[in-house]
Amino acid sequence: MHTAPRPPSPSAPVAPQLDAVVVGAGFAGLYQLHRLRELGLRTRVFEACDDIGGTWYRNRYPGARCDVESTAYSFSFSPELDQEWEWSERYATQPEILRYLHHVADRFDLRKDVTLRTRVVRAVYDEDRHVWQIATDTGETVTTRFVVLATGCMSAVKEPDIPGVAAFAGRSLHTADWPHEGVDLTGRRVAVIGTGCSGVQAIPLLAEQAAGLTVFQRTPVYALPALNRPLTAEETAAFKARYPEFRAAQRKSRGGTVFELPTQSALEVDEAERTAAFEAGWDSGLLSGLLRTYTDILADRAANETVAEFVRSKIRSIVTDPETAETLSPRTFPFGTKRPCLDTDYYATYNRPHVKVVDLTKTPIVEITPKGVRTSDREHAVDVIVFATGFDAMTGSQVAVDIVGKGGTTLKEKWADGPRNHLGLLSAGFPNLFTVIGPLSPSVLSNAVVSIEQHVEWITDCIAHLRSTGSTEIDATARAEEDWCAHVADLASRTLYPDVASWYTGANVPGKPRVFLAYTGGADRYRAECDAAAREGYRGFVLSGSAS
Ligand SMILES: Cc1cc2nc3c(=O)[nH]c(=O)nc-3n(C[C@H](O)[C@H](O)[C@H](O)COP(=O)(O)OP(=O)(O)OC[C@H]3O[C@@H](n4cnc5c(N)ncnc54)[C@H](O)[C@@H]3O)c2cc1C
Repeated sequence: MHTAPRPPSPSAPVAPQLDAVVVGAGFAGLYQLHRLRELGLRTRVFEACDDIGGTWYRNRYPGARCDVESTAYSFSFSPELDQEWEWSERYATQPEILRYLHHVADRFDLRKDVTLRTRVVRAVYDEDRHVWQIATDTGETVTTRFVVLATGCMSAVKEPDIPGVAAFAGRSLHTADWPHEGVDLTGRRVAVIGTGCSGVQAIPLLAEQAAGLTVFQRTPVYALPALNRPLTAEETAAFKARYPEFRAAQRKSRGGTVFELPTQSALEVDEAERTAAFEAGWDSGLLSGLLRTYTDILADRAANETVAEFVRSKIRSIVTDPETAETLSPRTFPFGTKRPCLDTDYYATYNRPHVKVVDLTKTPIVEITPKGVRTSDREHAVDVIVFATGFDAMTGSQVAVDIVGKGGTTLKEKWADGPRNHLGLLSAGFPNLFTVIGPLSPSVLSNAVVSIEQHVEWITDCIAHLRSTGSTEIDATARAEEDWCAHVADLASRTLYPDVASWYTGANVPGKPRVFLAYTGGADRYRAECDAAAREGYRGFVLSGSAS
């Protein structure tokens, strides 16, 4: 049990024990620590896990790797780091990305300020002193001026909500909590529940080991081939030579990856031209390969259907059994409105005789039994169940902390009908509490590392500004927050995203409000909006207090 923090007595000193607390030690928390230390702030990072790395510490399932190219899915803040680190594959595996984060932590001497195995459970704002009181699950309490929630957009694991889960007599595994020692599935009958990006990455490798693999699919995905491969020494050298210009272009880009924006509608060109463009996108091995073909893929249903049907035709060409191909073909939602996946042999895996897919729209899961999975028509006996059931994305890790702002309002209460904040950075009534790649920012629609750097740098500049002006508090105004939420909703309403039940809209978590959670205007435009607010004296925010 932790000790709940109590408000300080009136005679308590004004100065907090720390200048900043950062919650989480993934990409975001590590970079935030580095930048705040450069400012000279007394900063501590609390990390719930046994080690640093966040996503890349926990998601150790077979096949786990990034689906943004390694050279782009990495920090840009240090040109020396870019030159010294060597990626071995186009899409790095989880162990390699974790090694990279360890290298970063060592190179910038970050570990000494990270407290591991310590979860922040409560944060209470002292309105008089402009200080947050932080309580951890180890019983520690600290006071700090600033808090940065670097808790991750995909770190609150969604446990399976299927009746009977605890009754299963075999082994249950979750892709986001894969055992560090690995799991030998040789000769085992394995069930996979969930076909999002983790499932799609894991299924081909699980099939290589398992004696039988049964995939329980509620919604099929659109998956594109990764065309992953080792990077040659020549390629790496050539890339490194142009890293500075690539990094500059990345920062100006729409989604943290660099490509030419399309100029035409998919409906403006004839079928032959369209198919050629889609073939090139498919053969690019890039997550955005098809999205980037035409301007209206995510905005117009008819335009979207052209690419959706193209992917279905690819599935039919790979999967030999027509019924299986149809089961794997998405028909109920437009291409790209749920996160597309990048795969290695995903569809081809279903051609293997010991792999089968169960269509849960026809025979839903009724319960987990001691022997396996019971669907409405039969029981599927298995030895191991792999849950690839995803995350309570974007808001889950933040509302899991009991955060009490001005007037005793909790963040959870305030966000009961959906997240509310200004510029995705600060929620009104919760001063000095910044969020990195949280809701209402580009977050999961962008290369996360680029968006993390943008947030961290904005937050660092903001704190530097507060200190230089002697201010001790920054809060979003209610008006600016209202306008921002309306702006984000308006942008989303011009796309096909909001109508689809996905984790982007919170639909995967029972009881979660249905709100489109990300900013769809592009990371470039978003960055410009954040920069403009700062330049104009932190427009939309109120700065107050006096450090003296
Ligand atoms: C399998 C997988 C693959 C992905 N691939 C990509 C990709 O290719 N490209 C991309 O852009 N994004 C990808 N993502 C998204 C990924 O989460 C981000 O790219 C990035 O790693 C986020 O870093 P972060 O530091 O913000 O959060 P995380 O890496 O999630 O780190 C957050 C940390 O905060 C800790 N934490 C949370 N709450 C508390 C608390 N209360 N107290 C203490 N500690 C706490 C967690 O334990 C965790 O270690 C992927 C996600 C997954 C799950």
